[in-house]
Amino acid sequence: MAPWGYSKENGPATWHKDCPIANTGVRQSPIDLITTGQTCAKYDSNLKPVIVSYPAFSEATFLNNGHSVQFQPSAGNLSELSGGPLTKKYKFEQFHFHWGNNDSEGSEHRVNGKMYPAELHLVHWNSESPNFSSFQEAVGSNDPHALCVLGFFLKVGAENASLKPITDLLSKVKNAGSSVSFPGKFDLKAVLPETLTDYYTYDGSLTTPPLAECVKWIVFKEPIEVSTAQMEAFRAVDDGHGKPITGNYRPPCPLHTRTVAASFK
Ligand SMILES: COc1ccc2c(ccc[n+]2C(=O)c2ccc(S(N)(=O)=O)cc2)c1
Ligand SMILES: [Zn+2]
Repeated sequence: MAPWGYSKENGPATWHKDCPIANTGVRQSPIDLITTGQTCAKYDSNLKPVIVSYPAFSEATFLNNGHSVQFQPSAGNLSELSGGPLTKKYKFEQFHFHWGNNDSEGSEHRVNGKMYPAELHLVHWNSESPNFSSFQEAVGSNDPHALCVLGFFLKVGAENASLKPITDLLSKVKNAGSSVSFPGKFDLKAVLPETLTDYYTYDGSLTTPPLAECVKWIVFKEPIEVSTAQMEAFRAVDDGHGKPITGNYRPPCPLHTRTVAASFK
């Protein structure tokens, strides 16, 4: 199997060859979040705020896997997610980013066709299911809500001091396949907006192969600000073929019969 990626030869338009669900799936991600008109997100007053319990991580690996950079704490981490549209408690697995070559592209989800320069994904798995007891088992479980991914748009503005420990580390994982153990503690909670009340939520999939249709997506309305320098740091990370990763986002997929709910008017 030719390793998948984001170039013309191995990018999203070719993924169906090894991953037929790319074209046959009816709940693929990402999507364009439309806020007005027929198929727009519907306000649901029952949607509660999302609750995260993210004690500062003390042990984690920061990895460049050739298609993104990923922060993964050791298995013992106790970070949890609940609330919002969820009926179960989810365990934190990892976070990673998607970005573009310039500030007008890079996010995976879009809002009325608008792309942000990047998108942060916080990946969790349902830790209360009787059918699986690890992240990898969850991905392979066919459970429609085995995973929950929180998506946050990044926009260019002031430097983000909470994300600085991460963006400062990007030069240390410039080469694909390289990883470093994260020095000291990382406070993920400090990166997020205070209130996790305003979000879109829908049933979708992983946005990279295996494109498993097992994700409850929660995409927050309020973007996180990062500086131009912090954005540039992402664009210097290599893809393993001697080129920088200058666009690791999948284009939007058809909604089919899905509806998108919004927790805000
Ligand atoms: C063969 O089994 C797997 C399982 C999962 C894999 C994966 C390869 C890459 C990413 N993953 C992921 O876990 C993964 C992929 C995409 C996302 S995303 N961008 O948040 O939808 C999150 C997590 C392979
Ligand atoms: Zn992602």
